Amino acid sequence: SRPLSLWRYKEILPVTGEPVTLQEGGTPLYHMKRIGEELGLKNLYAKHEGLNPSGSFKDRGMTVGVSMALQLGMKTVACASTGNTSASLAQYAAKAGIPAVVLLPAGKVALGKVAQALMHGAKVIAVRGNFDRALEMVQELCLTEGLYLLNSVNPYRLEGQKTIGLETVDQLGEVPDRMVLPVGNAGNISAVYKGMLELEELGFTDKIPVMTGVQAAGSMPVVKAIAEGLEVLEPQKDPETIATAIRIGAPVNAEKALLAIRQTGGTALSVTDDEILEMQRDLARKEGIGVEPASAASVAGIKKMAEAGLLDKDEKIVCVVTGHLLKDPETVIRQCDPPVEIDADLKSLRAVLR
Ligand SMILES: Cc1ncc(COP(=O)(O)O)c(/C=C/C(=O)C(=O)O)c1O
Repeated sequence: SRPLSLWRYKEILPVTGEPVTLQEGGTPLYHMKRIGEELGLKNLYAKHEGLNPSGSFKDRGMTVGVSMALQLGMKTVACASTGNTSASLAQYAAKAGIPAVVLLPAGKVALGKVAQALMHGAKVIAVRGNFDRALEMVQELCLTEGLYLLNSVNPYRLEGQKTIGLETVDQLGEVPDRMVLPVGNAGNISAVYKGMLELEELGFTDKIPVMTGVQAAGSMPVVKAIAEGLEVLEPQKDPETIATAIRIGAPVNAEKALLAIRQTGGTALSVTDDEILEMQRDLARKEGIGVEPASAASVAGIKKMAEAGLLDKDEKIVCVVTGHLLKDPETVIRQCDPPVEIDADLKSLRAVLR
């Protein structure tokens, strides 16, 4: 049988030729024993998408998106990004041997992500505005200059990312009762839902997980739309959160995400920056799971739901943790006590360990 990877599912992916691949997917599904016990949840899991080639789930979308760019004869790929999309696009464009142009909100992108986009050779442009403005600009650029847009408004991105759910079912041996994702541009929650729908339509499964989205309290247009029963989402003008990956006020996939949540009896809730940072620490120190702040939002959301008595103790819950800890080292250094510095002798060393 085929190894666990994104291309295990190639028959339901649109790429016909040889894919541009960095052996993405096949990420671990960890049982969160300690955090689960603290919350009274026996079956709490984390799907660690930070263990993809560029350190985030975006690689699943980019392997398909960049493969399709070549298949369609595109010459240059482009995106706006809060960081991980640009890092992944740069890496896959390098593998494909085509140029990439990425637009970032100036001063609001985590260090590791900028380093990746630069080192992998993308043309990195910092825009004096937020992600939403950068996305407007790059869409205009692609229309007028014929560049291939690879934000998650591009359906091929969602095709790759839908494999997160497929892999999870293969790993868990059944469909989870609930899947929880951090929500920014809302592509990932929409993609995972699509994958689950296809599994059911193909007759492999007979249920769809309850889709649950988590946003930062300072950047929660989807939470607001669900709470207010809106058909069309109202963009949030100035989203703000330390979880810069999900600092997005006008998610392009909002309608798809609202459908995924409503069709499955799901929900969308918000967590504060403090709750995000506390969970980032808990994941690292209680489970050995190292993620960036935005990724911790999904588990912080489950903590909030468990404490509100909204979850059954036997529910099989999978939280998608989306990006590696190393992506945002500056936030970690700011949160942690610094290393203890000593003179280079055993007396000093013993003194600090007493
Ligand atoms: C770590 C991390 N966790 C969650 C999300 C939210 O996923 P979507 O709801 O599908 O957007 C992102 C998104 C990042 C970008 O949108 C970008 O990189 O431009 C992320 O990097």
